[in-house]
Amino acid sequence: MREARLKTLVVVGVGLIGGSFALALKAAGRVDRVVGVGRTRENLQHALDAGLVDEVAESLACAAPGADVVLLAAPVGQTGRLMAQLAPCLNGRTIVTDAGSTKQDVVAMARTFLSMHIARFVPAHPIAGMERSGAAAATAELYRGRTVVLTPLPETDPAARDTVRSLWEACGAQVVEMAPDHHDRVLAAVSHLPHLLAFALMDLVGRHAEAETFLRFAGSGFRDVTRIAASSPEMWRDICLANREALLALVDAYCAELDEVRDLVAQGDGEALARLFARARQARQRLDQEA
Ligand SMILES: NC(=O)c1ccc[n+]([C@@H]2O[C@H](COP(=O)([O-])OP(=O)(O)OC[C@H]3O[C@@H](n4cnc5c(N)ncnc54)[C@H](O)[C@@H]3O)[C@@H](O)[C@H]2O)c1
Ligand SMILES: O=C(O)C(=O)C[C@]1(C(=O)O)C=C[C@@H](O)C=C1
Repeated sequence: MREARLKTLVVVGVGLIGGSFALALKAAGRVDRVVGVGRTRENLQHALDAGLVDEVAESLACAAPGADVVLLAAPVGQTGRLMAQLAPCLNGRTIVTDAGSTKQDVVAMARTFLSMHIARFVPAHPIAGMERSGAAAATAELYRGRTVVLTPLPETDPAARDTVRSLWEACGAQVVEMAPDHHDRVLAAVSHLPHLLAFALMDLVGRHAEAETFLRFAGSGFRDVTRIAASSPEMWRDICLANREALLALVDAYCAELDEVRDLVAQGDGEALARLFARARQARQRLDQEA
C-alpha cells in the first residue's frame, strides 16, 4: 500500500486527539500544513504556539476547500453540526474522517449530512487517550503501539480507507476494521462502562459527608480506579448518550454482578467470594498477557 502524504490536513477540534494526530503526522513527515478549526481562541492559540497547527481558520467553511483530509476530533455530540457545516464546502477529492469514541451515531450523521460525500467518509476511532484534554495534552507519541479501529461502510472508497489507514499507521498505530455496531458493543464494555463507573464512584465519595477525610486517606488503589473520572465531562456525556443502548445493557449486567457480590459478603460466604475474585484475577492477568 502506498504511504499517504498530505499537503493540507484540517483538524476540527484541536484537543488531545486531534492535536496528537497532527503532531504525529508532522513528526513522521507525512503532512506539509495543518490548519486548526476550534471553539475557543485560547486553545487554538496554544495549538499554534506549540506547533500542533500551522494556521488557524475562522470557520470550517474557510478551511475545508483546500483540505486533502479533514479530521473531526470534537466531542461526538458536535458531529452532526460539524458535518452540516462541512458538506457544502467539500470538493470531490477531500477525505473526511473522525476520531469519535462511538461509531453508529457518527455513521448515521454521515449518512444524513454527508450523503453526497459518503464514499469519502472513513469512520475511525483510536483506542488511545488519557484523562487530560485540550491542545496542551497532545503528544506525538500518543498512538504508538495502540489500536485504531476503522468502521468503513459498504460505500467507502477503498482508496480513501487506505489513505486513512496509512495515516494512522504513520502515527505508530495498528489498524483493524470492525462493523460500527460491533465496535459500539465492545467499547461499551471496555471503555464506556468503566468511565461511567469511575464517575459514579468518584461522585459517591466526593459528595459523602466525610469526603475530606476519605480523600485524605485515598491510596493508589483508589487513584487507579478513579483516574479516568478526571476526564472531560462533555466528551463522556456525549459518548454515554450516543451509545446508550449498549451501555444500559451493561449497566444492568453490572448491577446484577454487584448484587451477587453483595449477597456473598452479606452471607459471609468466603469460599464463593474467593472463587469469584480468583476468576476475576485470572481474567485481569489475561489482559496483561494480551497487551
Ligand atoms: N480522550 C480520549 O481518551 C479519546 C480517545 C479516543 C477518541 N476520543 C474522541 O476524540 C474526540 C476528541 O476528544 P479529545 O479527548 O481530543 O477532547 P478534547 O476536549 O481534548 O478536544 C476536543 C476539542 O474540540 C473542540 N470543540 C468542541 N466543539 C467544537 C466545535 N463545534 N467546533 C470545533 N471545535 C470544537 C474543543 O474546544 C476541544 O479543543 C471525541 O470525539 C472523543 O470521543 C477521545
Ligand atoms: O486512558 C484513558 O484515559 C482513556 O480513557 C482512553 C480511552 C479508553 O481506553 O477508554 C478513552 C476513550 C476512548 O474512546 C479510547 C480510549
